[in-house]
Amino acid sequence: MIEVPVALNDRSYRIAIGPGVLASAGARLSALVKSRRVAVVTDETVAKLHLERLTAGLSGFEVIPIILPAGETTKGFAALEALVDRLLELEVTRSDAVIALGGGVIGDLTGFAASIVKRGMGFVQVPTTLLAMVDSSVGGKTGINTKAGKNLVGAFHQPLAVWADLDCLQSLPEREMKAGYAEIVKYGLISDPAFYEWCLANAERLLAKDAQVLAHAVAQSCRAKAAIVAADERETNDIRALLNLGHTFGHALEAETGFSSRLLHGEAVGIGMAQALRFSAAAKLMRKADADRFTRHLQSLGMMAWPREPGIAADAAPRLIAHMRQDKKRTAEGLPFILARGPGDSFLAKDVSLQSVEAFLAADLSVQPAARKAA
Ligand SMILES: NC(=O)c1ccc[n+]([C@@H]2O[C@H](COP(=O)([O-])OP(=O)(O)OC[C@H]3O[C@@H](n4cnc5c(N)ncnc54)[C@H](O)[C@@H]3O)[C@@H](O)[C@H]2O)c1
Ligand SMILES: O=C(O)C(=O)C[C@@H](O)[C@H](O)[C@H](O)COP(=O)(O)O
Ligand SMILES: [Zn+2]
Repeated sequence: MIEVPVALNDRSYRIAIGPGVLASAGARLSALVKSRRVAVVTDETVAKLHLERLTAGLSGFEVIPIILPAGETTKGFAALEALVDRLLELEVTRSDAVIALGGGVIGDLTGFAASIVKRGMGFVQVPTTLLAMVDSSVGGKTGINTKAGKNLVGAFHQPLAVWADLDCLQSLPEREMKAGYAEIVKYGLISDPAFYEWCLANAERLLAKDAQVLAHAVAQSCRAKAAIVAADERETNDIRALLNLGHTFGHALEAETGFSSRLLHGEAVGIGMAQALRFSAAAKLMRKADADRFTRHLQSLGMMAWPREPGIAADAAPRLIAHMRQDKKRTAEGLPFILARGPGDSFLAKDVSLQSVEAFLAADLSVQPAARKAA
């Protein structure tokens, strides 16, 4: 078992990583709350696969499951309202904790509901996707999508604990593993060239669910995210924004596909990071060979690297720019972009004109890559 601390003064917590973590859920929860009753929010797919194991682990607790539809559309106002109503119907108190059992959708939605119910109650993240284990369950960004775009309504609300049981990954489809890998290699690209090289060398073994490789990737990702979040919890001093590498491009692609299952968040981030590197190379900030190497790496894993691959139209550049205008990093001074001088050397660029991004997007959208390996 690996424990990674997230140091945030009175909001500090620990991430427990390893196989079999759910077996000790009852003892872990007892250390956090006094109540003997706990609501577990999950989705229909995860409920069938992992709810029984969590319920068994929560011995001594009355478990009340709240089961929602699976998929990104659950991360919206309708599901939020229904979830908040249900929690209030259960007469939860501020000192209770609700458990989020699932991927980033369930974690973001449940965390946001916990942040507003009675002006804030506790919650525990039990991530079941690779993406949620390495990214969304850590750091306290919670929220929902709206008609205007991705994650536009939300709150910073830290969980009381994160329990990442690697056994959950046994049932995760390959496409979701690849989506999670995108957020893992992101930490290498942001500031850790050695971890970037490790990712490139171990990606195939990771996708094949090699136990040691998975444990190292999850732990290293959590350490990297914990350090960034501890340095800039609320994204106010240009440090946490680095975790948005590939996301300004990626969120625009997700919005353009209507948040449909055509393009998962991690897939959009993969394409978005390749675009951020290609843009950096076009701006002569980084070597073209380094940007091309990353694009080829994604392709070699059967992952998307170009915006046309999820079916974005060749004339989409102006619409992608319109989506980007809603980005939460935008200020009166403009929209900063996370660019790179090389793999492991990313930075926040505040002087990028949207005209230059639109010209880049038009050129990037003119590339129609060859067919990929199927997931
Ligand atoms: N808060 C953050 O810091 C943060 C970070 C990254 C991503 N996100 C958000 O997370 C969301 C994406 O999360 P995700 O990729 O986990 O998607 P998800 O929550 O939609 O889960 C993906 C799919 O996998 C299924 N699933 C989950 N666990 C499974 C398992 N163990 N076995 C089999 N199937 C399983 C789910 O039912 C779902 O269909 C996006 O909304 C994204 O914006 C948030
Ligand atoms: O935790 C963060 O900070 C991140 O940016 C992590 C991202 O992977 C994640 O997708 C996040 O939800 C995006 O944040 P947003 O502020 O652009 O909505
Ligand atoms: Zn992300």
